Amino acid sequence: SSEEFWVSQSPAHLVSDRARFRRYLLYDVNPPEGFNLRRDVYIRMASLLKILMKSEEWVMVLPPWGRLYHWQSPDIHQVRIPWSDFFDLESLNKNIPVMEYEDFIAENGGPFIDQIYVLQSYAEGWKEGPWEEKVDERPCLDPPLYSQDKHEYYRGWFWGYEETRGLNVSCLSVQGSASVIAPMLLKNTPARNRSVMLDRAENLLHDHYGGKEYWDTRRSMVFARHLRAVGDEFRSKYLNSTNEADRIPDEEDWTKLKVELGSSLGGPYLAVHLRRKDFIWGHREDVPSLEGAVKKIRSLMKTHGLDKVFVATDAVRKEYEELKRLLPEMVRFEPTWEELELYKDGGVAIIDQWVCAHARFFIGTSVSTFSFRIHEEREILGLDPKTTYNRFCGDLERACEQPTHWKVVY
Ligand SMILES: C[C@@H]1O[C@H](OP(=O)(O)OP(=O)(O)OC[C@H]2O[C@@H](n3cnc4c(=O)[nH]c(N)nc43)[C@H](O)[C@@H]2O)[C@@H](O)[C@H](O)[C@@H]1O
Repeated sequence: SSEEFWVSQSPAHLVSDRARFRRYLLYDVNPPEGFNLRRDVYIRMASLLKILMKSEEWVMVLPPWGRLYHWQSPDIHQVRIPWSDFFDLESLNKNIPVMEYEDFIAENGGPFIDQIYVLQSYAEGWKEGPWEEKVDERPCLDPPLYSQDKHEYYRGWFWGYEETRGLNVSCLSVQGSASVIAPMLLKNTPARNRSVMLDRAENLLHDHYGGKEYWDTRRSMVFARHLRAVGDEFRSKYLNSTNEADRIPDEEDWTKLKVELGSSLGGPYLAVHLRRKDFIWGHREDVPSLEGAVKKIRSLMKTHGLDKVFVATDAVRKEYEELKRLLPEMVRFEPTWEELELYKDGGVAIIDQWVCAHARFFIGTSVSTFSFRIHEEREILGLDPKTTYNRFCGDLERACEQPTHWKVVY
């Protein structure tokens, strides 16, 4: 278990005190944010936790998944989803100590969170002058997210756990990276505030985007084994793709996986992430029409001598049918109802990402974090960057800048 792992890493005389008094860091993110942006916020929180752990014993309580705007499949249960449905907890635990929310309730002796900080920007914004990292307790700017019940405990969304309560809520104006808040959390006595929750955690920025610590946490976010297995089976069945033939390393332990860029080949197919829905409603000029996208797909297949194309998309049915008409040979992961109920929208999206990550060539959608996470996965797997950092251009987009190459730092 995570506890055993961390205990085994610490000198014996420290284990007793530090482990006994370990504090809990909880967080949540603004509701409209999607799954892959939330993965990014986890990385920021992990870096905060690492700072806190230099002084005290802390554990990250993983915010259950649910009620995400993009998860629109009807009739399936999509709240209070534990992280283990999507990620491999053992892998996460090799980076920082983490626990599921329900384990927190059990260990904490009840669904009470001592202190909730709602993070917000400064009312006055960022004035001219040098950038300054700061945090201050301030009156809450937005309508309150928490309201008191008759016992003066605070009720709120709490990931769909209706019985959870906060004992104290206050607002913090923040400007800066996740570490800016560490001194404040350490100043609170553990006896009083053993569990601390940061809500609207996306208001804290990365301490060092793209640095070693970023990548350690990113690499530890290994997808759950059952989802990887479904993706691998799909690759072999429909795309003639296996790790052995594609020269992709089989290593499960991220701490041992270090591949030279370009040494992996990838499966004999083109993979596409075509983000639609809210990306086209805004009529953004960096998103192509379906015709534009298919033209690009055909040209890439020809250039790279690939006769198979895997498509990941959130297109609505009507658009999807149009796409299929324009590109009849396309391959897509289409879950049965039972599979959807089992993996949920989040799991199906992960399977899509997994298959995209293993392709010989990938092209994604401009500024979609769904595509960015595929870039990172491919980087970790050691595929040639030329085959990764590509995106569709809008039909009328003139300067179509391609995504930045973020190199893994080990
Ligand atoms: C405009 C912004 O867009 C941001 O989205 P963006 O970065 O693409 O990426 P995400 O944050 O992941 O949100 C998009 C969600 O849409 C679904 N989705 C998108 N593409 C696919 C796909 O190819 N296959 C499957 N199965 N599902 C897909 C999936 O649930 C995914 O988490 C949001 O996070 C922000 O909150 C905001 O809405």
